Amino acid sequence: MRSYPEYWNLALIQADLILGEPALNRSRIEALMEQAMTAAARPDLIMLPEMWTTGYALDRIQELADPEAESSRAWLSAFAAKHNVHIVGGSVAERSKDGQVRNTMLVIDRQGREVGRYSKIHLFRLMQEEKHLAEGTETVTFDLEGLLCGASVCYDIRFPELGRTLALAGAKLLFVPAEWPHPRLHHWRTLLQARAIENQMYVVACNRVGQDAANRFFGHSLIIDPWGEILSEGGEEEGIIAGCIQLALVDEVRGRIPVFEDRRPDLYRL
Ligand SMILES: O=C(O)CCC(=O)C(=O)O
Repeated sequence: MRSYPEYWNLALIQADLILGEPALNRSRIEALMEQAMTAAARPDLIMLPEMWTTGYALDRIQELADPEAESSRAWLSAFAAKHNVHIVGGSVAERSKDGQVRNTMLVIDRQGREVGRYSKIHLFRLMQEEKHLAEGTETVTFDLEGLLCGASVCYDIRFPELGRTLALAGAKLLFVPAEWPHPRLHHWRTLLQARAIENQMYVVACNRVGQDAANRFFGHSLIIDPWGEILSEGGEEEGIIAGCIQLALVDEVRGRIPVFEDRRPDLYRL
């Protein structure tokens, strides 16, 4: 018996961000979130992009980071409870108790409760993340209304081991907030579709638009079903990418091609 809802309406906030300006980014994102909540197909879940408070202001990230992500959590919780909507709060720069700054996803349920927190485990050296941020130390699944979901951030999707680990832990949907730039649109779309097909799971990925000194971010946020079909895809402009996902499709696809039963872990050397 299915214990989760039949479907979810999703709204991905494909925002432009102002480098190093958390208050301005919060207002900008809030306006888009409020707009998303007025849609005829009212969202059950809103998702934000990676590092949506600061962008990649890495040279000032110590000073900008949110202590234990508490102010971001409180702000997201208030919005979620007010609008009765789940929020996958992209990621923010979190100053942890150990003084290190991490790239951390916060997940808040409809009641405003924090149900998941994940810090990016693969840091992206091309953007010098490893010089300014500490890695997360664990993989994370979380339960939203009876559906187990997996957490990942941006560069993490280049590591199929992570998606597979989350799927084996029972995740049926993978969330991927990102700041993924040109010229690697082909990698973005292909990797996300591959993660969906190989793990027979939904992949929901929210990428920012706009640019900073070093990069042009292309948006193209995606909602991909467990067959690897693209249900919704953004363009390069700021906006809300909406889509409706049928949650039982994961079990149907896994039943038709029993990939998880056919695995040969006895032969894999990982
Ligand atoms: O892997 C890539 O090409 C982009 C990754 C990235 O931009 C990030 O992790 O922030």
